[in-house]
Amino acid sequence: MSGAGAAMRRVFVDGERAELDQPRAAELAGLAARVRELTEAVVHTDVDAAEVAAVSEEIAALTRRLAAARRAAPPIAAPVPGAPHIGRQLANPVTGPLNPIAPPVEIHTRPDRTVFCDFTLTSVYEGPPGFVHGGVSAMVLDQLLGAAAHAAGAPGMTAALDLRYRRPTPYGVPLRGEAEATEVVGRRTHTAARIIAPDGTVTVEATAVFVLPRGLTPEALGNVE
Ligand SMILES: CCCCCCCC(=O)SCCNC(=O)CCNC(=O)[C@H](O)C(C)(C)COP(=O)(O)OP(=O)(O)OC[C@H]1O[C@@H](n2cnc3c(N)ncnc32)[C@H](O)[C@@H]1OP(=O)(O)O
Repeated sequence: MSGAGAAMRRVFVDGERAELDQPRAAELAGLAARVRELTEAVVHTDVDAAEVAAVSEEIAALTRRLAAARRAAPPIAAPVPGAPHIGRQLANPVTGPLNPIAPPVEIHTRPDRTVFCDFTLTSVYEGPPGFVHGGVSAMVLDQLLGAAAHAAGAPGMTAALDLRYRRPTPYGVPLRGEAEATEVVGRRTHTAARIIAPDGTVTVEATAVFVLPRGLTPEALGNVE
C-alpha cells in the first residue's frame, strides 16, 4: 500500500488520531473563530508601535498557554455512520472548524450526489487587490472536487487539478461552489467544479482527477452506500 494509503488507514481505520466528541469540538471551534477575528484585526490594524508590541507580547503568552498541552497531530471527529471520513478532519484547511486558516467552507451533498457550498471569503484571502487569491480558489475547489468524488462513491487523492480563471473572484460577498463526478474508471474519478459570483458569473472552472491509493477501498474511507 502507498504511504498515503497506509497513513489514511492508520488515521481513519486503526484509530491512531485522538477523536473529539461534539462538545469538545465545539469549544475548540469557538477558539478558532476568535483567532480568525484576530487574523482580520492583524491584517487591518493601524494602532501605534507601542500597542503592536504590547499585543504581540500578549499573543505570545496566549500561545504558550495553549501549547502547554499539545497533541502530536491534529485531532479528528468521532466517526458518523454512513458519513465520509473526509468530514472528520476538523483541522482541514478548507472545511475544518478547528483550523483558523480555514474560512471554513461547509460542503453539502445533494440526493443526486452532486455537491455544493455557499461561502464568503474575507480580505484576508486577497490576491490581486480587491479579489481572491487564485491559490485560495484552487484550495477551495480541490476540496469541493474531492467531496464530489466521495459523494459519487469513488473517493481518492488529487492526482491532477486543472483550473481556468475566467473572471476575478470577489471577496466579502457570498460565493457558490458546485461540483460533480463526471466519470469513474477503475481507481480514477474525473470531476468538474466551478465558483459562481452573486451575479451568476462563473469566475473559476476546474476539473480534477482523483485516484484511490493502491490497497484502499472506498469503504475504508468510510463514505458511501
Ligand atoms: C481521501 C481524502 C482525500 C481528500 C483530500 C483533499 C485533496 C487533497 O489535498 S489530496 C493531496 C494532494 N494529492 C496528493 O498528495 C497525491 C500524490 N500522489 C499520489 O500519492 C499518487 O500519485 C496517487 C495515489 C494519486 C496515485 O498513485 P498510484 O496509485 O501509484 O497510481 P498509478 O497506479 O500509477 O495510477 C492509477 C490510475 O490513476 C491514473 N493516474 C495516476 N496519476 C494520474 C494523474 N496525475 N492524472 C491522471 N490520471 C492519473 C493512472 O493512469 C491509472 O489509471 P488506470 O488505472 O486507468 O491505468
